[in-house]
Amino acid sequence: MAALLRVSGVKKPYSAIPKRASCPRPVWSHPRLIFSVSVAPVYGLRTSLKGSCRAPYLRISCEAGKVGIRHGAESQGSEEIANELTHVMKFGGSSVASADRMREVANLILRFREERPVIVLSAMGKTTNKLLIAGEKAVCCGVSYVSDLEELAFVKDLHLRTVDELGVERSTISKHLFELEQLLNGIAMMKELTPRTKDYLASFGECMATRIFAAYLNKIGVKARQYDAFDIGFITTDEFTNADILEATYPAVAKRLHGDWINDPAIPIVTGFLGKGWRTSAVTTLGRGGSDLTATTIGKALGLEEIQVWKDVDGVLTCDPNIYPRAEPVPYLTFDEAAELAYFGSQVLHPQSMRPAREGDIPVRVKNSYNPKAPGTLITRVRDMSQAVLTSIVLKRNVTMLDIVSTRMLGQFGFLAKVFSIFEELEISVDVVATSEVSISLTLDPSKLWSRELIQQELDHVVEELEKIAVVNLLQHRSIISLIGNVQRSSLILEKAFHVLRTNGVNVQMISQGASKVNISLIVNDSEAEQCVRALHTAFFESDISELVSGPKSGNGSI
Ligand SMILES: Nc1ncnc2c1ncn2[C@@H]1O[C@H](COP(=O)(O)OP(=O)(O)O)[C@@H](O)[C@H]1O
Ligand SMILES: N[C@@H](CC(=O)OP(=O)(O)O)C(=O)O
Repeated sequence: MAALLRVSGVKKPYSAIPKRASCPRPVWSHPRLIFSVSVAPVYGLRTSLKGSCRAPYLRISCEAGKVGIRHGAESQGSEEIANELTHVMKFGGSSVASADRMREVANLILRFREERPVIVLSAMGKTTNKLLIAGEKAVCCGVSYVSDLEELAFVKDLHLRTVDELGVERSTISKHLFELEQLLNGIAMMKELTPRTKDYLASFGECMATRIFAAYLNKIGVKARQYDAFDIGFITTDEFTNADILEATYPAVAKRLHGDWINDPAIPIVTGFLGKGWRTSAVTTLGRGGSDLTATTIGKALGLEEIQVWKDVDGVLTCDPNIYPRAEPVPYLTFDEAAELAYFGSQVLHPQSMRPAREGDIPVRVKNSYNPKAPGTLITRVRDMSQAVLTSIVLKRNVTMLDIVSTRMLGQFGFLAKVFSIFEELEISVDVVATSEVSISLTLDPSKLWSRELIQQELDHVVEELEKIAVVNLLQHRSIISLIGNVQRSSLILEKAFHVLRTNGVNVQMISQGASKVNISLIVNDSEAEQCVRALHTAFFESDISELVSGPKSGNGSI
């Protein structure tokens, strides 16, 4: 009999748990939702409730543990629970940009030792950018000039200086530095840099950072083990430079990390950003900023208690601090708000990173590695929105807008379908849409693959196709200002936003309120956008809007 008990969502009474049951095979489903009472040797599950705590999925273990303890298995069961991995901590490039920063991060990890974290690291500082620029330059510089490339020198110098300063053997990374130069020589020889090669090239950053860091932890007596994500089950699509994580990743990663941890506990240090294409078996990358996605994927795979994403800012802020330095941390967000914010261009989180966290219902905490005391931002499935108005303002620049007015199909059905089928055929993704019976206004993602600009030729082609059924007006250099917040208060948000924009003499060219109920998008000219964001920020976050909100004082709410 397969004995499964859903322990999250609807809590079943303890009596509902079968006292003895057998399970024909290891249980794999959503790690936190299913609790196996019985044998699954491959994951190290025990045969009965007594001590049935060694599942790779910690949240189950905790729930199971409560049961186990009540069953009288205190000593063994509870101890095993206490020894599981419970957190994932991701440190971005800014957090590990130098030897000093690596020391700081090591200290931080030691403070979280009780949580037995899995660590995900990005490449040091700006290494990824430097590697990609070196690749571009190698295409045309000729083999004999590769060793003179300043970006290669920068990467070599940064990593060698870091190992020296940390007192780690140079041999930790010497093979990688040698292969990196070989690869650039190959690019120079072929005069070609394919997306596949780009991903392989970029992977050197994460591979070296994790090796250095793991070696340093071991040197200071903290047992750590380095992992390349592409070797431990991160299976992705073969869409180089923007690969997507495939389902098979979750059980594979859980099995490997958990198995190693159980056999020989050592803090896992995993490369962010990287995967392995399922058809090609080549190294892939998850799109820029993809280490956030690595972290949330591990969180879901292991059913961890918390995913921490450590950055160089005090959490998700009310707007991009580069646009407006007075931006403030947002204490609470929902997964939906965070996903919308990331998708609409906020650099702080990878656009896909909320998906695994939401699916696993695992809280994500965004923290500042330069200021660990700051509370950061807690992202959860739901939060109290009763007092929330606006959460954050996001700007996406350099957007192309299309105004499409039906000609022949005036008043006929199928117009929208026809328009969108053209975009589908041309594989162009659309961001914001506003429609009437005979016209559509929409914006096109400026970097539909994050890495690639929509080139003019492509745009001409879209217009040419659309002109077969409509009059098309192509408007470039536009920006999307996304107002992320409580769209239950959309009238208040719009009233205030339009007042601000009118006062600043700005004409909104398109407006869209998504069904997701967390986002209102306004399209304005690029040249006016930053000024708008600053003015909106002042109006919503630096002045008292409580008199406009019914009930007690407005704010970001709580969870
Ligand atoms: N709304 C926002 N909240 C916080 N940071 C933002 C926001 N919009 C843009 N940023 C930028 O994102 C940066 C953090 O993201 P990122 O550089 O990817 O961090 P890391 O490399 O540490 O993972 C911040 O330094 C900040 O400049
Ligand atoms: N190093 C990769 C992946 C990444 O996530 O970086 P960061 O965490 O520093 O944004 C990049 O620069 O895109």
